Amino acid sequence: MYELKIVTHFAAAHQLKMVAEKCENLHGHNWNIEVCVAGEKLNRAGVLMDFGELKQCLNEIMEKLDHKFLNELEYFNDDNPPSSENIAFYIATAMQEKISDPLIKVSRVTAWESENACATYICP
Ligand SMILES: Nc1nc2c(c(=O)[nH]1)N=C([C@H](O)[C@H](O)COP(=O)(O)OP(=O)(O)OP(=O)(O)O)CN2
Ligand SMILES: [Zn+2]
Repeated sequence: MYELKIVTHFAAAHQLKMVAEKCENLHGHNWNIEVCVAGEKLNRAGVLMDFGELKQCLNEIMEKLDHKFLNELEYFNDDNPPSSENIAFYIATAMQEKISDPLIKVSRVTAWESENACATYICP
């Protein structure tokens, strides 16, 4: 099995209820994002998938999140708030939809909301 990882970042604002009280206040983070994809078979170029193609998919998703107030995006709501966990899940799902090769699966997405705290969604 091969696994590739690409990293990127975005800046956005959010509010979270029912976590720490301070998180209810509007505030922002510079999220660092790691996306891993996995597969068994290399193509004729000797790669699982071109990093450039992967980065293009991730950049398109970042455009939807970067410099946004995440609570106002259609995807997030009170039952699905923009926590790092839900952000990681959103990116994992959106990435998988963009990858056309059915043999390449998103394996995990990690969303670092600060240098000492992250949430990872591990795809089943
Ligand atoms: N499991 C999660 N817990 C928390 C999340 C989250 O997404 N998943 N998010 C937050 C808030 O976003 C909050 O802004 C960050 O809180 P916290 O890390 O406690 O605060 P600081 O960034 O100020 O970090 P310090 O290490 O305390 O300086 C909270 N929890
Ligand atoms: Zn926060």
